[in-house]
Amino acid sequence: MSEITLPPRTPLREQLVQQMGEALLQEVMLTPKPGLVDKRNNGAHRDMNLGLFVRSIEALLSQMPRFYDLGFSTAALAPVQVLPMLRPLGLAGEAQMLRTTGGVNTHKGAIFAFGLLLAAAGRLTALQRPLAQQPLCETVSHFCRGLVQRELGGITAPRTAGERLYQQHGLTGARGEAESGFHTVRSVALPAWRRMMAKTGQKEQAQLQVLLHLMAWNADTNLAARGGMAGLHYVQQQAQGLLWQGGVQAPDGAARLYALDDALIARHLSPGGSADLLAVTLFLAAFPAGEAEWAAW
Ligand SMILES: CC(C)(COP(=O)(O)OP(=O)(O)OC[C@H]1O[C@@H](n2cnc3c(N)ncnc32)[C@H](O[C@H]2O[C@H](COP(=O)(O)OP(=O)(O)OP(=O)(O)O)[C@@H](O)[C@H]2O)[C@@H]1O)[C@@H](O)C(=O)NCCC(=O)NCCS
Ligand SMILES: Nc1ncnc2[nH]cnc12
Repeated sequence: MSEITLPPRTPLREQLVQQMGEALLQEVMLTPKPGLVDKRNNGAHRDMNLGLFVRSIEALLSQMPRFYDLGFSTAALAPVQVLPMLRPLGLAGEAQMLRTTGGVNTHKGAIFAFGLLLAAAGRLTALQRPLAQQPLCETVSHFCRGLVQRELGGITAPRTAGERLYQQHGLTGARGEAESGFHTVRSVALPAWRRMMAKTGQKEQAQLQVLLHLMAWNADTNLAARGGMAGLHYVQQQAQGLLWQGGVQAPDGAARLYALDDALIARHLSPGGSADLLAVTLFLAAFPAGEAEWAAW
């Protein structure tokens, strides 16, 4: 049996898991989020509410340390060798989620994204590299190199929405975002967060503005699964229009967000993927940017 170096039960690992939990909780509590579960309503969902999301987040916390541990103990392996080892942990996390929610998919995408990020944090810590946005995202990209082509390229009988939407429209969904090193988060969401926080320092305002930016530019497979490409484009155009007119800071910004919430609910549209990326943005925002050539990367 080859010796593997298990990480010490450091406060860092617990702190990272807690940071993830806080990001997921801030996401679901943020209100009003068009089409999504929040304190105002259940969005475009008949099978979800705020309490279910909170219970799902609490259940996930017990699952996530093992992603960090695996990233730490496999730091000597090539990154592409790590993803197949993460898969069973991800599936176990999904099973725990489904047990907790009675079979409702609250966080499948979030488990995938945060499992990768925690494994990246474990790997960087084992390699004694600093935890920052750029190396975390770059490591996730290295874990997922070739993932889209490998898992979606040869699909003949799609089993999930993501697989079907790739086959029909070339949408790469959560896999594409991860393989790109969270490009939408790095190029759209984090800059919007930094601009709003520098301008107002108002966290909830900044979170709402980030969500609008994600809804405007993220190719969210949840929207396409629920409303086809017309549904995805409708949400993107509405969000772009809101941003163009000043976003959450416009005099009638709040009223427009409530109206967009009602419009998406009426159309059964829910940008769940953008909600996940909002949580990823809030998690990454707690770290320094990283190497200077960050934007070039
Ligand atoms: C790798 C997988 C997770 C990919 O799963 P799938 O084949 O389904 O592919 P996607 O549709 O691309 O992604 C699944 C979820 O990811 C979120 N998502 C969607 N678009 C994006 C995007 N552009 N960027 C990032 N993330 C994205 C989204 O998750 C959230 O929404 C779900 C809740 O919304 P809802 O509409 O209710 O969803 P449903 O219940 O499905 O619809 P209804 O029935 O209600 O109508 C919730 O999951 C949120 O998190 C997408 O749903 C998977 O194949 C996989 O391999 N899993 C195993 C784990 C693993 O491999 N882990 C290893 C690394 S840790
Ligand atoms: N607040 C939320 N509502 C619906 N789906 C989601 N997926 C992730 N967060 C969500």
